[in-house]
Amino acid sequence: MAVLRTMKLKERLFISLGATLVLLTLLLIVDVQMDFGVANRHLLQQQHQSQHQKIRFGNGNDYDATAAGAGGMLHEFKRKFLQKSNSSGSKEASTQAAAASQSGGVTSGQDAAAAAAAAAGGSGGAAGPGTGTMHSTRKPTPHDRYVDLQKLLLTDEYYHVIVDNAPDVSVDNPTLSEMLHRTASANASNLERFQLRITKKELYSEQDTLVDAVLRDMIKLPIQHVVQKEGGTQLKLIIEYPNDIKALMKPMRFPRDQQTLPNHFYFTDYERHTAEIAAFHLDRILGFRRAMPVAGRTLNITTEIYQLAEENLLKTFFVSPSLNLCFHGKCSYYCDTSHAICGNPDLLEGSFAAFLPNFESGNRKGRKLWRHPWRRSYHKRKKAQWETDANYCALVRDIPPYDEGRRLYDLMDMAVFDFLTGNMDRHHYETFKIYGNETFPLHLDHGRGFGRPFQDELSILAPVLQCCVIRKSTLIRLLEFHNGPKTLSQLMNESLSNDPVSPVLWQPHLDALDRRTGIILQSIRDCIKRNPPGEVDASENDLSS
Ligand SMILES: Nc1ncnc2c1ncn2[C@@H]1O[C@H](COP(=O)(O)OP(=O)(O)OP(=O)(O)O)[C@@H](O)[C@H]1O
Ligand SMILES: [Mn+2]
Repeated sequence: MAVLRTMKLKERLFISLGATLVLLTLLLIVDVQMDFGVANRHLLQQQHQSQHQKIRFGNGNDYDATAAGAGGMLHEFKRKFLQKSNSSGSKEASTQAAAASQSGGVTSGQDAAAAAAAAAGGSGGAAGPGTGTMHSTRKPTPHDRYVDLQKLLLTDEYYHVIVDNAPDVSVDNPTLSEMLHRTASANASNLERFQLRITKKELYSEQDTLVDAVLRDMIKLPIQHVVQKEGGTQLKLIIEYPNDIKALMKPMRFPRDQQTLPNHFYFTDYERHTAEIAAFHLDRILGFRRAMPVAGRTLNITTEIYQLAEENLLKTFFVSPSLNLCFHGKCSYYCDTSHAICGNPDLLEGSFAAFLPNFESGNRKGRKLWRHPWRRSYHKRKKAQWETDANYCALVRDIPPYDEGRRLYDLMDMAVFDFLTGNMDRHHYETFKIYGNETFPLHLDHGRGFGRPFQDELSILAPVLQCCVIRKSTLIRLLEFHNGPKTLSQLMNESLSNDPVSPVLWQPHLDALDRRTGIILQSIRDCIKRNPPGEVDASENDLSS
């Protein structure tokens, strides 16, 4: 009995020991789990906070588009580019800063858009697919007609911001024909006539009838020969028609609703043929008339390219696994088998830009290539000077040809134009040499526009935000688009509907045009507030705002 009792005691001891051990283990597990839980929650909280901060930064951001004291668009812009932390520090720090500014920049751009849109009529801001953090808490305000800006147009009180510098096409505006002492022969093509009618101040006049003829020719005329255009990063073809008519073709690569890949920089983005078409129409609607006519056309890849291709291009043709005819040409970036252009099954869409004139005239032949002062770094980590130097505009204003005449205002027009299309790829621009400096910059190369319809890239407006100047005539246009009777998207839609490859733009891109018009107007209002008459340009010194 005693043994049994001891046995039982032993058993009891074992059992209680075992139980304690199990309990301890359980406690440990629970403890560890609790620890993780807390850490997780901590992480979550952090995430939540940063998200919240983003929302606050955006919606609140102490940025009230209607409040006079707010820094406004320039403030948004400075947050992104001109903060000291962005331009100094170790490589790691700068990489982090770049990453932060990238992700923050997206938010800031969108939120600035939302703020401006809210101020401009509360049409929902820049919210769109993939913009989950975009929830404006602001009540929609009635449509802001920018009456303050309209009133300013009637006075010259703010002539230092709203500059009366519309090119007067009625004086000192010789045509190329006059400059070169060349007249169109009786059998000259529409394109040659168009080229000879180009003037010092614009590519074609407001009433010009040749634009439609030039477009029609590029769409309808039979193609005789296809050559690849040398140079550049992406494939372009020179299309030759009868009578020495030529067009620069950019082939379709993607469907209309394909957006710029999120991890692509502006300089690794592919070109979109529709962007070239839309940009021409936009340039015309804006009244700039600095872009050559561009039309869409669908070709038969076999009979209209392959059979007419020059030898070098011909070598790059192949039949894909799905039996489509493809080619990739030769260029420095996207000309290989994995970036080939294929018929679908044998049709291929493209943009066709009327060829620029190539007349010779002694030593002043051709075009002059200018480095754009607000050019980006074209490097994934480096920043350009304008992104870190708050006084950058003052610098530019002192340098010819920006120190006098029209050129600085032309750059402002270009910034407005590029901001509307979302084109960040403005490294150089060209002018006709024969006209010297008092001539317009050509609006060329818009293939990288219309890539991100749900983001408004405020940095494209940097010239306007930093210099705080805009042409009066451009501001009048923007106000007309904003207040109607027809919005910019309606005008674009109407204009683009005549193109053979219509619908040219995906609807979100059209919506973006109206939203961005509001943002530009808001930026000008901010400039007005920062630059009262009689004071030196305060925009350069108010980093504290
Ligand atoms: N309509 C045109 N007619 C004749 N030449 C043109 C025309 N448009 C552009 N070019 C010339 O072709 C060059 C390349 O065109 P574009 O910039 O559109 O192509 P790209 O592939 O984007 O080139 P890059 O990679 O160098 O930017 C331009 O710099 C310009 O000199
Ligand atoms: Mn380009």
